[in-house]
Amino acid sequence: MFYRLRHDFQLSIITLLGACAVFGITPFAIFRFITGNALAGLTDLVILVSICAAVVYAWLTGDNRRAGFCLAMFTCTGGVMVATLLGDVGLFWLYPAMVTSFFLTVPFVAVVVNSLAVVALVIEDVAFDSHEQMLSFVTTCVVVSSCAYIFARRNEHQRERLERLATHDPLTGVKNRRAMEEELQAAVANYSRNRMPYALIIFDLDHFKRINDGFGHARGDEALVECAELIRRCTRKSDQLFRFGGEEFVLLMPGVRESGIRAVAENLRHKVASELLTPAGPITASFGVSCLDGTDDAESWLARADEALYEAKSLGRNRVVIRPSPVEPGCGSGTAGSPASRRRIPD
Ligand SMILES: Nc1nc2c(ncn2[C@@H]2O[C@H](COP(=O)(O)OP(=O)(O)OP(=O)(O)O)[C@@H](O)[C@H]2O)c(=O)[nH]1
Repeated sequence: MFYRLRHDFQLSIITLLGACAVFGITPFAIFRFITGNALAGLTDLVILVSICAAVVYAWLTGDNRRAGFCLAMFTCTGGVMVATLLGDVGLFWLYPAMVTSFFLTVPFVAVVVNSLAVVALVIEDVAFDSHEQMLSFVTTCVVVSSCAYIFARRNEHQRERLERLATHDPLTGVKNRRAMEEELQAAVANYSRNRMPYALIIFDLDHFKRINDGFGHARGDEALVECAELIRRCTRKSDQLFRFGGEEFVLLMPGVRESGIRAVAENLRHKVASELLTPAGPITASFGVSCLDGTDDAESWLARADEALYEAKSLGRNRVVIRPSPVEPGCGSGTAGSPASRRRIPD
């Protein structure tokens, strides 16, 4: 429970709001019933139960988006109902409700929900003592919502930026090794649930050091960027390219069956050899391939592809080696080889 609260910001906000609702609204609900204002008490109770239901829904389903939207609706509707019943005393509740909307749902939706609440109160015109009070209320609501909107947008933008920095390679723009590890785990889980076939290709540019040594690191960088672009152009949208490190990339291909993987990998090898032009002339790449099988975890699957790449390098580079699964042979026609001690490749 604490793990989820620590790692899921929106769930923690939803839970916090639930706790605030229980401790903040319950005394008012009791007070209304005691003082004979049963309608206001009942309204508080309905708001309370709705908020608690949304919190429970978020915990059970993990669907924070829907729960957050419902909560924003409930709190703003509650604010309107309380203001309608209690007049200007109840109007104050709308301010925290409006600010909370921005924590619960996306900024645009929060603005819409808040605006609907304010418009509803203006149309009803029962909560205000005078038109001057109404105007003041509407103006302050617009100020509060605008500030919260700007803040929420900035927050959203920064979160996206941080997320991108954590998951993407800054040079080539493709996903990084960290993101790859997560995607491989997800693929293994998907395979065991739905038997969705997956192929993994690790490829490494051949003699890349020569470009750096002969033409400088900047030209080497350009070649890496061009390589990533070329591979992205030649693969499907559902395929995912990662930079594994240095001049080595990983391609995760969902839906590619054992029977088709050699043609796919050979096509990529051919594209690199014929279209990737570097200052040192055309450059080639070596490819190691493995298909996911029922006994694999992410590590063993990646290790098989890595062994295949090592073998491709050892056999002279610019080639595809497929490492069949030890339990489910048939992932292309692999070249047998001993497990590789990683990367001591003869020239
Ligand atoms: N320009 C550039 N070079 C990089 C980057 N990361 C790694 N390298 C270089 O990639 C080269 C890798 O060299 P090696 O591991 O010897 O591999 P190789 O020369 O490609 O030879 P083989 O892989 O055996 O075919 C080194 O010169 C690294 O400095 C990078 O981000 N930019």
